[in-house]
Amino acid sequence: MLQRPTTAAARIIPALDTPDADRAAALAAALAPHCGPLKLGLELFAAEGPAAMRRIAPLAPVFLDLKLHDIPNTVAGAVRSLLPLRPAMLTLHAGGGTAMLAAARAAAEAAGADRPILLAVTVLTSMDAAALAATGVAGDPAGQVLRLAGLALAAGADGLVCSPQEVAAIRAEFGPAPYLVVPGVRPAGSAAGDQARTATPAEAVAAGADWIVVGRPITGAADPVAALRAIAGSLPR
Ligand SMILES: O=C(O)c1cc(=O)[nH]c(=O)n1[C@@H]1O[C@H](COP(=O)(O)O)[C@@H](O)[C@H]1O
Repeated sequence: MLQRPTTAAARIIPALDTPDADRAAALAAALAPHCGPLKLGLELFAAEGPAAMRRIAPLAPVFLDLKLHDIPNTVAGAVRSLLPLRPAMLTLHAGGGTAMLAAARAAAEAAGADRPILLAVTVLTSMDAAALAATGVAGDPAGQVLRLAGLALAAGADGLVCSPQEVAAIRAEFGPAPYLVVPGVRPAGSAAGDQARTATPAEAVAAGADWIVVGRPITGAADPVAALRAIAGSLPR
């Protein structure tokens, strides 16, 4: 399994969110010497599928973010189908429940010591309290994040995807062991876009994030490598 990062640069996971495999590959080649894993998500996978993974994988460990969420049998089958691509990290929705997460873990074990880190997505960083309440979950998002975190870790997830605003509370409740991968980070002055629960990259790391996921602040910059290096320079050592 992938080890925790040991440098500031290695904490940053750029999200290659584009439907264009050539653009993704060019970004990946430019960014890989200055960052940690690269994230291949739904937009690129829907457009280019496993072929995109095969182009990116030689450059850096790949965080394959497909947010699996289905009945246990189907999720286990999807994990088995993805293992030959050798992702370093895979996402599942914690809301799929204990049986789904346990089935994913059992399927991933087939890859032995090389298996991907299984990350359970708690409450999407695009949701505020009102959006969460509209789904029937009342109260602060942090409460639901902690509930889903406990369920997911008990069911066999290795770590969690959460917003920077819940990192400290997760560390306080679950300690140093879970891998924490944190999107919804925004350098000071950059547009939030559709992200609702944000903080700066430095705040996320200071609170206990292992990795931060950064998309548009890097990919939308005139000079993505410079944007990436500026974020790395802002992180606590
Ligand atoms: O699983 C994720 O990576 C994820 C979970 C979540 O709750 N919020 C979230 O933004 N993400 C991903 O993190 C990336 C954030 O991109 P930017 O908002 O452009 O920085 C996107 O690729 C999202 O798919």
